[in-house]
Amino acid sequence: MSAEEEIKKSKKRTSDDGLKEEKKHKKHKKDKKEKKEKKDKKDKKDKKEKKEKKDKKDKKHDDTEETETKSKDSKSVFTSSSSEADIKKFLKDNEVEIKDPSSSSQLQPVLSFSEVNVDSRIQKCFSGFKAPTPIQAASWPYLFNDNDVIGVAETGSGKTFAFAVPAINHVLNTKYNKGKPQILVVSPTRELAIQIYDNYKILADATNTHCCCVYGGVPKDQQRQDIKISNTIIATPGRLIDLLEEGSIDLSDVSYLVLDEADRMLEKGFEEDIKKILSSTKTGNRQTVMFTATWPEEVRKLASSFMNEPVKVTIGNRDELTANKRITQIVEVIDPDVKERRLFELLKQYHKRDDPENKILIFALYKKEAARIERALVRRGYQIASVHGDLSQSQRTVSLKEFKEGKKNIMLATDVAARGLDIPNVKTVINLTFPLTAEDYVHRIGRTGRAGKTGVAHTLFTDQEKHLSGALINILNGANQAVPEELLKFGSHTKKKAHSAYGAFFKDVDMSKKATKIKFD
Ligand SMILES: Nc1ncnc2c1ncn2[C@@H]1O[C@H](COP(=O)(O)OP(=O)(O)OP(=O)(O)O)[C@@H](O)[C@H]1O
Repeated sequence: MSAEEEIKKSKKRTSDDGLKEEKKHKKHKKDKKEKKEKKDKKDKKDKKEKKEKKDKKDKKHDDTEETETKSKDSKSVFTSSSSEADIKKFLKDNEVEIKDPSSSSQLQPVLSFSEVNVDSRIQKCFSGFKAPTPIQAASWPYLFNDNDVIGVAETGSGKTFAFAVPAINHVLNTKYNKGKPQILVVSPTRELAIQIYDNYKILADATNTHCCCVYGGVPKDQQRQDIKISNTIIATPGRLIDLLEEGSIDLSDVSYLVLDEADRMLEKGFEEDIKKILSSTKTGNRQTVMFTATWPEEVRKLASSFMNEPVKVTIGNRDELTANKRITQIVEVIDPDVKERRLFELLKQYHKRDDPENKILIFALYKKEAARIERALVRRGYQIASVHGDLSQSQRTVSLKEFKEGKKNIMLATDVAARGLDIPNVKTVINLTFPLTAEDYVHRIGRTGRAGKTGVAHTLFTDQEKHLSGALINILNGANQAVPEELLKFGSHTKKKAHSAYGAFFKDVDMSKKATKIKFD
């Protein structure tokens, strides 16, 4: 190569290197810029979230101070007329436990309705009851104080009214923008949603506000209309998400949100739906409220991720899975093949044909089993109301109505009816097949013994459910009930079988455990 060529080549190399260098430099600059933009964006978002959280906390703090002073000064929402001694006794007798992560002092419970200074139209709705139930008494001060609250109390203890009264008060005290509801209550089953709606409507009507119920299995048109004028929406997750996705509902003003039967709502099947629903509601300034009778460890972390420093109000020792102590629990260990025959015998024992006040609720596990037993009972001349997934929504609604009204006094159901349903005068619950979890057992039998009444739960237990024997023995012990020898034979030491929703929730049995009394006014 000549010297001239060598110089040309070297120049070209230098120029290529220069270009490469320039390109590299530009790319570096671009990356840097993008990185900076990303960081700025993230910082901005974090700052905004922090500010929203701080505002909410400050607001709560101000309100807390105000309410604490108010209750102490006997001025605003609550006028405390109860003595220190009465309050101490109430807290002790009812085993009230309050855990407030943001304060070491507790807000006083409201022991009588006369202490609740709310709109007179709300007050009128108290007239049917003598005094707030323990969960109402202990949770109201926090709910009226805008705190996030987890309320855990036994079945039939008035949890619906506990969240509904502060909700209506919230409606009256916040601005309503047409088409944008202020309150959202989410429930796991259609029947429960309808029941909450029926109870809530009494408060809504009394205060001239609107509520509607949104659930699947029925046409959407009426629901779309109702949503437009409702302050409160009571909904099951599936239909609610449908309406959200088609743009028929705007939840951006929801500032008081309730998950009823919260542990069920946080189970795997519902978790994604709940996340979607929550992200459509008012961020930063939403009061989130969860009520339940059972609160397994496995859902607690998830719950707190949706809440802001929630105050936990527990009535009775509910860290252990416990049943309502007004229910007499009879457990009979039998061969699976004779279950059906035994059911007919039990019906002869418990059923009073013409007594609408003496209702029996029979639980099967699967809808096919329920349908088969229904046919067998009808063949024997029983008039049965049925609620299970094989029936249309309108059939389910009619059945429940007939049972509630006493037109039929036997109902056969699957676990869709296990939670929350408040049916007067259910004297007996028969578990033809044991449920999948010990929590479901507590909810099922909780359909009796409600609002201070007593009831009987008769359970047929077979070796197919023996992995649940330990959990069941614990529940029986916890409520001072007889534990049959045959059940003990299955072993009081439960196999830690993980459930997809609850995880390994079974506890070892403590045979020495004594039940403590829960008072219901
Ligand atoms: N303060 C009160 N005094 C007496 N009864 C009440 C009071 N508040 C509510 N009740 C009644 O108690 C019954 C049970 O209430 P509710 O259905 O709210 O129970 P729950 O705690 O939600 O039960 P579950 O855990 O099974 O869902 C209802 O009939 C309700 O009208």
